[in-house]
Amino acid sequence: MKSSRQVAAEALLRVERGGYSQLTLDAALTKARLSVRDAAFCTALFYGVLERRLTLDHCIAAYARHPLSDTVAQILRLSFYQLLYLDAVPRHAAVDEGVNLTRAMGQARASGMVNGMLRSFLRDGCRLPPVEGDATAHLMIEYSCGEAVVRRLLETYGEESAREILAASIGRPPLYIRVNPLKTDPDTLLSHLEKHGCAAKARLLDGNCLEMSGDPVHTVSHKLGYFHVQDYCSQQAALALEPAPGSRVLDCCAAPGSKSFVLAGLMEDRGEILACDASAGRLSLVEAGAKRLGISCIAVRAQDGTVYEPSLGLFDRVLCDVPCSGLGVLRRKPEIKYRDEEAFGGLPALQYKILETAANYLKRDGMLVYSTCTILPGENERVVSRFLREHPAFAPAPFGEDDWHSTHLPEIGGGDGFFISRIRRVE
Ligand SMILES: C[S@@+](CC[C@H](N)C(=O)[O-])C[C@H]1O[C@@H](n2cnc3c(N)ncnc32)[C@H](O)[C@@H]1O
Repeated sequence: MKSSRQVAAEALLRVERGGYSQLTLDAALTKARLSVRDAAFCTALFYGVLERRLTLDHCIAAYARHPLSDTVAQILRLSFYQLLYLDAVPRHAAVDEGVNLTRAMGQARASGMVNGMLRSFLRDGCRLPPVEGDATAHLMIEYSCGEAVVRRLLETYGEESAREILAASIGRPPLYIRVNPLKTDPDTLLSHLEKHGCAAKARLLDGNCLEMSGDPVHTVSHKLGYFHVQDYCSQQAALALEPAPGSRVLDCCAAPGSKSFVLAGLMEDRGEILACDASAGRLSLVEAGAKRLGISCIAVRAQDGTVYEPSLGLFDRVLCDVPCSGLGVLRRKPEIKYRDEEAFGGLPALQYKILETAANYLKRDGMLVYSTCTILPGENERVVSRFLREHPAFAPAPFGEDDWHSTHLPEIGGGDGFFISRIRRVE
């Protein structure tokens, strides 16, 4: 049986080759059949190394005398991570386990070098080697974030706020769930969780949003469809659409379906939600989620949001939760921190096209929400403002006393970074 360190190292190598962090780790844990404790340690190592990769590489570079293979580099990241950040792992154990892992992963010839590097770092007091360069270089190493993302944050928010945003990208985010009103309510759910051995503590944030501790996901309550996991701000984006029971709703970029599920709850499962996505494969997640939650008003359709399909008809509500750079969710998807300029370049044009296409489906007086999980104005305000300028049949739709759009910056101990805007068809 593989050790938790080896499962983490192999999963990290797969992410390096382009895998999504969460999917890769889930698959690795399912295959490895680790104990609950080992799986938790493996998860902590995996996400810890992902979110500290540049910082770790900065340390490794200061101690490496020779080029490193991908596997050895990954083993060193895991070992330096334990030495720098995991107080619960005794330092000598981190060194010895690093050497054992080098052998277990078929790199026995490098084990002397790994041993030497780790022991030198230990002798030097496990301190971060000095960083040279400007503010960008310092932020990159301090918060382990790629140059493209750091530069964009600095340009948009200045150094102080960029630092706060980057600080929120480190560490595990709070766990929020949405209680399924079609099956239960927050009090009943909490007593159900307790009865079935999950000592979850919860804080009620609004009607059906709970911030949880414990592990409610691997429980019978989850299996029975009493809730789904979804960030607080993501729930707010769905709530902003304000559908009524019986509404006809289009969700243009729906997978994996969390906002459609919130909408179905608000609609008491009456009316129709057409959940579309360009990725047919990801739509199976919407179907599986709706089935588990006992929702029958959601139908799925593989549909490119940039292509208008008049046979779909008109809708009372349209949700455009478009693909984006994801800078509001760096702590959930740490691999985004290391993307380069190319990954961001084409997004505003795609987002604009999806919004413009989606607006064709809106009835007069109908409402459209445009949302993203990024905090860059180029993908947010500028896309919607341009749309309003070029389409006089649409107008901003304020949230009560508040503005018609808002950007929530990611918070330590709070919700993800999110942009939510709302417009109405007036002609
Ligand atoms: C931010 S995610 C949507 C999250 C979803 N609304 C939820 O709350 O669970 C963006 C989605 O857009 C989809 N997508 C990307 N390009 C698209 C396109 N041209 N048309 C429609 N969907 C697209 C992606 O497959 C992805 O599922």
